[in-house]
Amino acid sequence: MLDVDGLRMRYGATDVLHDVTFQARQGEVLVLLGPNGAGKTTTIEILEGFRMRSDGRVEVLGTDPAHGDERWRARVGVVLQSWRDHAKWRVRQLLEYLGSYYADYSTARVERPWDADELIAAVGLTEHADKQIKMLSGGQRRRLDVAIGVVGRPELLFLDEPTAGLDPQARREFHDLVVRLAEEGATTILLTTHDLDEAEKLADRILILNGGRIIADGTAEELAHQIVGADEVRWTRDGRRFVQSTGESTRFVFDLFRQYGETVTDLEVRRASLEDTYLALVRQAEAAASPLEGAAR
Ligand SMILES: Nc1ncnc2c1ncn2[C@@H]1O[C@H](COP(=O)(O)OP(=O)(O)OP(=O)(O)O)[C@@H](O)[C@H]1O
Repeated sequence: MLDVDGLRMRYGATDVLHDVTFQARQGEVLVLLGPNGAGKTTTIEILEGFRMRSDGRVEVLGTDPAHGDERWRARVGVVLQSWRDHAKWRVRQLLEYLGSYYADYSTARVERPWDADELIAAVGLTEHADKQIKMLSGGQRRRLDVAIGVVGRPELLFLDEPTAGLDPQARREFHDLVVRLAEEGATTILLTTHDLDEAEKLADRILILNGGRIIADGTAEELAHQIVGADEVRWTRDGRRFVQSTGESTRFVFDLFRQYGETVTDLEVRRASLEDTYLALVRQAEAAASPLEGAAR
């Protein structure tokens, strides 16, 4: 669905993407993480065909996005930051209008567009279906942005910080929608977020971009294995409290019991959270890029 190889982007004399390489398979949810300015939006905009890359090979649904035609675009969903220029349109009216463009691209496998009322319900806007967009709150507008992104039932969906500004309930509903879209296997999703709980919940695979380079690519567990001593095991033996950091907590606990048997009590295993892993990997990459600063931290 996505094949990116050696992608580079330069603004003037500054390289903001260096040799970015990754792929996505059908139905996968890929979450792109990274500090502010890492290059996430730039990457997504290149894949969407909104920005011309400086170098590298990019295929989105088998097509170079720089040369994507209408048929290609109909298969790709994009959630932009906000549709502020449709202030007077009403929610259902806008979705029906935008949806009508996709009708010609309906196939035996994918019926397009998504029925407006069904979609409005899926994003939790039923009560607001007849409201003008300018009357929606920030979070309601964000829900509409998501609806606009999926109205054509895209095979591939790009979401740039889709849950920024959503309340916890809307966030949960959005997560359910993502899972539903991906579960049917019909939609492959690439999304960026700064919310690591969200990433952990949704991602089949996580990519971490730092300073324009992919520094990690794998499941949350695979990423945790890349950092030494990611898990923490605590236990008591003979009235003494012990703490040990390990990358292999299951193995460690097994050996502990084999050695000390029932004298081991109060066992706790704290697995590295995605936040621990993310921060360690970014710190490690930054220390490698700038050894003195890394050592000073
Ligand atoms: N049009 C542009 N001209 C010059 N530099 C740009 C332009 N757009 C982005 N940049 C620079 O490219 C780098 C990557 O920006 P990008 O918006 O892709 O980061 P990001 O990872 O999406 O950040 P954030 O998490 O803050 O949204 C930044 O250093 C930014 O200043």
